[in-house]
Amino acid sequence: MTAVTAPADFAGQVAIVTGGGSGIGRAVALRWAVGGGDVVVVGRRTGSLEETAGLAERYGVRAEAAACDVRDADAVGALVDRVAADHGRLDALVNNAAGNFVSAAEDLSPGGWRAVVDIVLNGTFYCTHAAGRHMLAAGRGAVLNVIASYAWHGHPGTVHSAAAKGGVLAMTRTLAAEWAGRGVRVNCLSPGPTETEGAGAALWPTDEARQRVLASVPAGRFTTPEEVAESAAFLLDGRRAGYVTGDVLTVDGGQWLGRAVYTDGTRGGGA
Ligand SMILES: CCCCCCC/C=C/C(=O)SCCNC(=O)CCNC(=O)[C@H](O)C(C)(C)COP(=O)(O)OP(=O)(O)OC[C@H]1O[C@@H](n2cnc3c(N)ncnc32)[C@H](O)[C@@H]1OP(=O)(O)O
Ligand SMILES: NC(=O)C1=CN([C@@H]2O[C@H](COP(=O)(O)OP(=O)(O)OC[C@H]3O[C@@H](n4cnc5c(N)ncnc54)[C@H](OP(=O)(O)O)[C@@H]3O)[C@@H](O)[C@H]2O)C=CC1
Repeated sequence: MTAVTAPADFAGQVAIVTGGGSGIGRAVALRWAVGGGDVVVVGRRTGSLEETAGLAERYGVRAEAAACDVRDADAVGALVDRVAADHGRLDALVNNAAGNFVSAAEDLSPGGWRAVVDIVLNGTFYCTHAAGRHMLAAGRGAVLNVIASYAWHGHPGTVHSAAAKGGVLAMTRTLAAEWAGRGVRVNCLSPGPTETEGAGAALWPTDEARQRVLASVPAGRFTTPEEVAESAAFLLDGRRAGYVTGDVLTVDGGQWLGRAVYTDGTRGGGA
């Protein structure tokens, strides 16, 4: 893992990171801990959550692994209330948990649609609803929703995920406006192809698929969870991004803009 040094952006604050046991969620949780904040990582697999919590504790913060399926609204509500009571505050929520796989829309079963929409869209609402109440009561807080650019441009083969992420984007803008006057910011982070086990297995399981994804990125490379986490830290930090709400920070090496057609992408003009 890349070593990160940073000012103490989050000292004395508390964050909940869903899907914090792996990939981008783990990197965001660790970046929060590097900044001095206590963190609770949420997911279904206890082992990977405990591993993240153990790594976070090395930065001298309090870290907890909390097993919870974000599709269970009651369990989410109880967990969030308990964390806020234990710590006496809740400053940030990162809705990062997701499920995904590639399927032609006509082959997707209702159960497959439901699994992804329940995790991504409903899970994000349950967590935000529960955490938002504490943040609104305190008059401060930041919610960060991890989406993908197909939330606004769509993408064949991922209708469940694109529809769910599109819903999360609409939720973000709605709640940003609803809560802006009460001290709670709500933003989105939209990573491009990021080297994680979950995404690799779900979206580029073969070398050929991986090369095709890579070919779609003008920057010519995948990104890392740590690079994505730096942008998350910016949006979560009220001192640096306190006036940013309802927006999307895209961290995708230009992927959604598309590859150059008239040039080779490395020069300004010519073919
Ligand atoms: C082109 C590049 C684009 C880059 C941008 C990418 C943007 C987004 C990236 C990501 O989101 S990466 C994150 C990936 N990580 C994960 O997916 C990890 C978590 N995943 C899971 O837990 C599972 O994959 C899950 C299926 C989403 C949920 O697991 P759960 O245990 O709840 O479900 P199951 O009981 O296994 O299945 C439910 C339902 O779904 C159907 N299904 C499952 N897998 C597939 C598949 N590969 N293809 C088709 N259908 C699938 C399964 O059959 C069940 O349906 P029914 O049988 O009940 O109808
Ligand atoms: N990697 C990429 O290229 C991109 C990723 N993204 C987004 O970034 C985020 C992180 O993805 P990434 O790190 O790659 O993927 P991972 O598969 O590593 O992370 C997904 C996490 O979500 C958790 N999770 C899944 N379902 C549930 C559930 N029902 N309840 C609680 N937790 C759950 C998983 O933990 P567990 O299985 O233990 O529950 C896992 O830790 C996602 O929102 C994804 O859509 C967006 C664009 C590109």
